[in-house]
Amino acid sequence: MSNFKITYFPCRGRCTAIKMLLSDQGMTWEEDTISSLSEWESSETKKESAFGQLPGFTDGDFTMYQSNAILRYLARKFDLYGSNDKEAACIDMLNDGVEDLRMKYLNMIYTNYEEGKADFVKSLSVQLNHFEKLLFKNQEGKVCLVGSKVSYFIFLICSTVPLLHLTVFPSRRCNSVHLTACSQTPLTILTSLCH
Ligand SMILES: CCCCC[C@H](O)/C=C/[C@H]1[C@@H](SC[C@H](NC(=O)CC[C@H](N)C(=O)O)C(=O)NCC(=O)O)CC(=O)[C@@H]1C/C=C\CCCC(=O)O
Repeated sequence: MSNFKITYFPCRGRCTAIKMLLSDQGMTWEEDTISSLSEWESSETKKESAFGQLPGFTDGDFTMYQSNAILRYLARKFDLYGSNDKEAACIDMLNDGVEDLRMKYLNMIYTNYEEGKADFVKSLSVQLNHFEKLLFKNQEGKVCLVGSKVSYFIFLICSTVPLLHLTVFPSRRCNSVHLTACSQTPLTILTSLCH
């Protein structure tokens, strides 16, 4: 029985990796969903949040914000942060790479969707190829992206790539990144790539 709570909007956005990680660890959580922007703007939740944004995450009497910090908090808690400082640093490096890509994507969808989409799509294979190259540097992709243990990063990449893909190619399924080489990846995550 856990005391986790996720406070967020009714979209995938920045919470899917957190939910995948918890689910993979067999955890349950409560969801507090803010269903409209008007509700959000006038809410106590916004006033109380650290930076006036969501997601928020509660573990018992501890509440925190910033999706990547939440992922790292859970990674430490569930031993999903590599086997040593260097692996942890590489996992963070990959996380920051996804963050850069996510910001490019958000900038495109919110400020320049019609005109920016073609260039974004063109650059996407190059961007994803960086991750694929890093994956294959690690024992030719036969294990995980970093080291030999599943890390929090796998939940991030598996939740971000379908989001990018579905937005850019709404009618297609996601198959653009080679992640099947992560033999230890839980089936639930790989399955999620196909939906
Ligand atoms: C019905 C209301 C829906 C509101 C949706 C919301 O406007 C959009 C959310 C996108 C944001 S996350 C929410 C945002 N928080 C942050 O940007 C936190 C950044 C922080 N560094 C971190 O936690 O990592 C927020 O609180 N906005 C409100 C405010 O007042 O500022 C970024 C996304 O990824 C969200 C949506 C993107 C794509 C949606 C794709 C469709 C889907 O998945 O359903």
